[in-house]
Amino acid sequence: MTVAVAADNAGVELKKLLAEQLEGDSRVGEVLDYGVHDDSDDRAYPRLGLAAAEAVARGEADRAVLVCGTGIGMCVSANKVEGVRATVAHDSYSAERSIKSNDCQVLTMGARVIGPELARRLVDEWLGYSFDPSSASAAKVAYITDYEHQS
Ligand SMILES: O=C(CO)[C@H](O)COP(=O)(O)O
Repeated sequence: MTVAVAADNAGVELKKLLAEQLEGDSRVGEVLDYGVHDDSDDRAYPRLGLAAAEAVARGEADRAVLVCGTGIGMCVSANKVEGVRATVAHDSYSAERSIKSNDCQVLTMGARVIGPELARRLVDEWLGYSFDPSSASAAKVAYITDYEHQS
């Protein structure tokens, strides 16, 4: 699996930790880092999050982990990219259901909300989940995709 990561300067330290973890995880073949690389880079979160989400939409990344102060801005941004489903999740159940119910490819977190150890644990769990296209949830997700294609 290829995983994209991105953060603004509020999330860069947590993003670095998570990227290191992903690079050491045998389930991850490649980590694509869309920045920022240090907190002197004050580019706004949509610029970073949209770049990573577009990589998911193009099929260059299977999933993405995006970090800002709250996770909310990254989530709103990523959800603007056609075909991308993103969620903020700071708890285990939401991280699980974001895959199993919603087939979200993008997990966002807020570095000002969650501690690094819980964030690392959630990413580890999240990597282990997959969406079952034959599940009852699939038709619900398809409804969202159909809506997106109407416009
Ligand atoms: O959390 C953020 C966006 O959701 C970002 O890190 C900070 O945004 P700001 O509060 O608008 O500066």
